[in-house]
Amino acid sequence: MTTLDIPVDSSFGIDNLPYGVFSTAVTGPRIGVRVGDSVVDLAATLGDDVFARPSLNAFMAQGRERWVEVRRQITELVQGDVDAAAVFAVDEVTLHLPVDVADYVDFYASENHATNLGRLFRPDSEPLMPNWKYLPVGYHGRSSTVIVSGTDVIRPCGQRKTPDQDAPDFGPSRRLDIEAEMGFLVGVPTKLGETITPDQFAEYVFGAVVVNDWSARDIQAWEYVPLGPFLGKSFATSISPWVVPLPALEAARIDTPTQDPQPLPYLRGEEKWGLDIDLSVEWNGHVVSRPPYAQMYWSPAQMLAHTTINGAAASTGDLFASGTISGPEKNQRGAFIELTWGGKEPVEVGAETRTFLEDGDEIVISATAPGPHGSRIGFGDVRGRILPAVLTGGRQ
Ligand SMILES: O=C(O)/C=C/C(=O)CC(=O)CC(=O)O
Ligand SMILES: [Ca+2]
Ligand SMILES: [Mg+2]
Repeated sequence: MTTLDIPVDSSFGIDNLPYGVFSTAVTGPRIGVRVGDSVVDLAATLGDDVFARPSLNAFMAQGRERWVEVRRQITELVQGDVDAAAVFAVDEVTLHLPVDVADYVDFYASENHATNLGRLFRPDSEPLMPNWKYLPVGYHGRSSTVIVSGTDVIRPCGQRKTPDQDAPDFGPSRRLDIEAEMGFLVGVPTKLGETITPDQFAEYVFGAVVVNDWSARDIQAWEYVPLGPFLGKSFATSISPWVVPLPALEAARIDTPTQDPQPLPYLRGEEKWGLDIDLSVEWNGHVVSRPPYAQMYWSPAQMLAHTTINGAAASTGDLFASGTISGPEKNQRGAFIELTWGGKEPVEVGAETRTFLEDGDEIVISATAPGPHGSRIGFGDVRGRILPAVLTGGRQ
């Protein structure tokens, strides 16, 4: 038996208790909870096979009563004696994608980001489209390309057309970018035809992760009219390995900014689901931006309500992301296309300057939120490094 060492200033203290999927030299992928710098094997300590699986899906499908009960058991467990054979140092385990992602939907919920991108992509129109303040604009992404933090990202190839070219050519993206976002994971599914109200959010949603939605701006700018993003965004979306359960975010809940015009009734709720989460974006080890989630116009509860209002079923493992998080200040922008204003204003990255990503660059996005009694709730990192493009069969 052993007792867990939980540093007092850890953002993985007993108020957090995020879930992940880990393996070691001797055990295959299974579910663990992070406490301080340790990972506790839940199948071994709680004796329930639902945790001996390589994804959180079966547990997430069990619903809120069960999530609350397990959190209570873990809170008790980690403050007492724990079987030493079930405890691992976090830097000695391999972390895996924590969920089998069902559908992946990405929104566009930051007013600052949407305004900036509108100006950059459509300089001759109003930056916000007329629908933007009436509904959380989103699109369906590609779940098979959701990857866990630490997975390298191969620079995508595609059609590129600069304004001075008459026709597109094919080759590696030259405007490879990031999008700093938060993502939310659905636990409890619905049936086709059912809807979820904003105030039912916590009955369906299990927890949250940090997201980097890699984006190829040159491919995107050429392909997106009129149906929206496609290959420019479907090659890789990275998520952090720790899923922070919703109850750990209780102290972070705030009102969204004032929504004017008032949203339609199906997008209204009594509960506050704005979230006071602070992100940071590191480029090759240098912090270049600190996006504030607190500024997001649409809440995740409104995004889920909107996703299901037509009767579309929600599935266990659905991931819906907030869209790029940008605050009003330049150093709060969550995408490099905004930070460098379309590549025209390079940023300092240590001793170098950058506009878009170069091969070998590494991005680390992390996030924390206020916890109870002055503690911090950590999400950990979402990390990714760019590998050179793989050109296919001379057809480039
Ligand atoms: O306004 C556009 O045409 C493009 C918008 C985006 O690229 C944003 C997007 O994919 C959603 C987001 O992450 O905010
Ligand atoms: Ca995005
Ligand atoms: Mg993507």
